[in-house]
Amino acid sequence: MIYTVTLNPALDYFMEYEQIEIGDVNRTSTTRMTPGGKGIMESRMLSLLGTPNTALGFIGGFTGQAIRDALIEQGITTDFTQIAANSRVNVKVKTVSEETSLDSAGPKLTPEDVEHFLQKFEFLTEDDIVVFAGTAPKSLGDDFYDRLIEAVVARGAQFAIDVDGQKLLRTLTNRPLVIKPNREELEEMFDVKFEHKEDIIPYGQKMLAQGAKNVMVSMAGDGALLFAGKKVYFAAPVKAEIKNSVGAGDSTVAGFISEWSKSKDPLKAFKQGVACGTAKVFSDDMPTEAFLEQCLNQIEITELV
Ligand SMILES: Nc1ncnc2c1ncn2[C@@H]1O[C@H](COP(=O)(O)OP(=O)(O)OP(=O)(O)O)[C@@H](O)[C@H]1O
Ligand SMILES: O=P(O)(O)OC[C@@]1(O)O[C@H](CO)[C@@H](O)[C@@H]1O
Repeated sequence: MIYTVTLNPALDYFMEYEQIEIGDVNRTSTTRMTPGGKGIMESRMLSLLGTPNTALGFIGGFTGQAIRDALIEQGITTDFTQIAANSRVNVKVKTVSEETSLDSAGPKLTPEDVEHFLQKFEFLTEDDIVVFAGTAPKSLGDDFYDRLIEAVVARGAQFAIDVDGQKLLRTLTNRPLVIKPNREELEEMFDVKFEHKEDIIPYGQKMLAQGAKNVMVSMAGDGALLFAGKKVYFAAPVKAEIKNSVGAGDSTVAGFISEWSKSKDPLKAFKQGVACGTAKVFSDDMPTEAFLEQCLNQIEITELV
């Protein structure tokens, strides 16, 4: 089974404006609420691809109920840990020229919440893949992912992880199946500036050497890189009108995991990942299956090394 973990789920509230005047009253033209949080976005994409998966995480209050209801309506299997506090609402503001996220910190979790959640990890087996993504609520502390990874590794299961900074680098010795930092996250992690995609190559290779089995580096409108074995591949970006880039990275990870779980072929998995990220940014919410297929046919991959 594939499990996605969202420690801090969100009800994403999308608001569209022609433009925003800070300090003034702005009236929206369109609003939409969708279940979010990085692992949940991955579950939504995995389900769209027909890949069975279960969404784990902490969920609570009326916002948590709305997230759960929406996921059930979309046919997504969930096994959330119920908490008393409300799940957060993240506001996503889109104008004709920009997308802005106003994300909140999320609820405070109790030791009992954590204990209930950790019980889910006792039943993992070697056949399972756990996908960790997104920020953790502050009350979980800085090392919560380390604890979860320890539990996954102890049971012989595999994991993928999409978090930023030193938290990501710390996981590498535990051999994640795939990691997907974006270009800016990499710059911050290694305190460098990349001018060309080729500048990224030594850093991707370094993360492989440190233990990652596969590394994808997403570069938004400039495409993506895959580091697998001794090879480095580049997926060229597809050009079209951006509709909603929230969850593009999550969709990329989900596409990779979905295909990898079937074929164990990192290059095919990368292509599917890039197709999912691409289809996501050119759709208001999740893409249709037909559009996903169309995007898959448009992805061109070249070998850089
Ligand atoms: N403007 C764009 N044009 C074409 N493709 C895009 C664009 N933005 C994103 N993508 C596709 O989505 C993938 C992931 O995007 P990005 O690098 O922005 O990930 P991310 O920073 O993790 O995103 P997020 O945090 O919003 O989920 C890219 O590698 C690319 O395939
Ligand atoms: O605070 P996190 O967990 O890093 O990010 C949360 C979030 O911005 O990421 C998703 C898109 O990637 C959204 O659905 C959600 O609102």
